[in-house]
Amino acid sequence: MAVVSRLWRGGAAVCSPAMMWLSLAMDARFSTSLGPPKTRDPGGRGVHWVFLGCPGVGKGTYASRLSQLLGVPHISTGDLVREELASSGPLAQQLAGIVNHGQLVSNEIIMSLLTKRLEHGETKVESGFILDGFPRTIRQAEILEGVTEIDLVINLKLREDALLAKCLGRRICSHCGGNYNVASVNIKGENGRLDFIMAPLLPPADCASKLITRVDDTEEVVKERLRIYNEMSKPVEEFYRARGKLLEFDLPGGIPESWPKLLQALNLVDHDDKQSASA
Ligand SMILES: Nc1ncnc2c1ncn2[C@@H]1O[C@H](COP(=O)(O)OP(=O)(O)O)[C@@H](O)[C@H]1O
Repeated sequence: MAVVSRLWRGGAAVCSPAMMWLSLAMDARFSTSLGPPKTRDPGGRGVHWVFLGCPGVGKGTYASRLSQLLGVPHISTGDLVREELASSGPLAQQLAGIVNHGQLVSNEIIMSLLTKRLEHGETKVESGFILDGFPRTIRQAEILEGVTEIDLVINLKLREDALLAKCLGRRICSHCGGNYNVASVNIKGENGRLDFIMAPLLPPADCASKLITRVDDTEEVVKERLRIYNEMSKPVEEFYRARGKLLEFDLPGGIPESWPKLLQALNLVDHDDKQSASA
């Protein structure tokens, strides 16, 4: 209870069972040095990983792939916000005014959505998580640190000129929720030669006619989100770097080039091979 009350210094105490679960059920064994990350400890607890990175970098894509590989839930606060927006719940209108302008939602709202999601996971006896989109401010990182131990923070990085193109090319299938990208990024260097290539991630025929674009993926709003990332979220990188938990990963291109390299960086190549063999 003490840990949970610490979540909201100066605000209403959150005494959610999910937060209690989060703080108590987690076995806080971790290493401050960045050796090969453990994917499951002897007690059977799944990883506690966090993805950081600018809008459009691909946090959702890689977090979702790793969550399938490791059998832990991928929890995206952006998705939680969008689900709430799509509902006719009491928060929807308030959220639309914030999200559609690229601003950050208040800690109170984000923590309440996250708590609800964790409570749901509790009923399914989930173990571990890969967080994407949280924490996004130093305050959120402190809140998270107060309730559970994070093993590893993967900071995905992509050149700034590719980020805008990736956000503008992002599409979602309104039927199955699949994420695609129609942008073909070909950036030339000063000598006129191609410097960086990222192929589009095109949808299968079934999804092609059902694609929608996120309302906050317009040029104006993406630029504002990038500005806010640099101001509010970039300091979170230092927060984890200082704790020896930050793994910097420069994306070398699209999924075919980046995924194997990410697995290598995470020491998960064997894991992927075993899963492919048993599939
Ligand atoms: N941890 C958070 N704190 C505050 N607002 C958040 C958080 N996570 C998501 N949001 C809101 O949801 C929006 C979409 O989030 P996300 O899908 O993670 O976007 P991005 O592509 O910018 O990483 C954000 O612009 C913000 O308004």
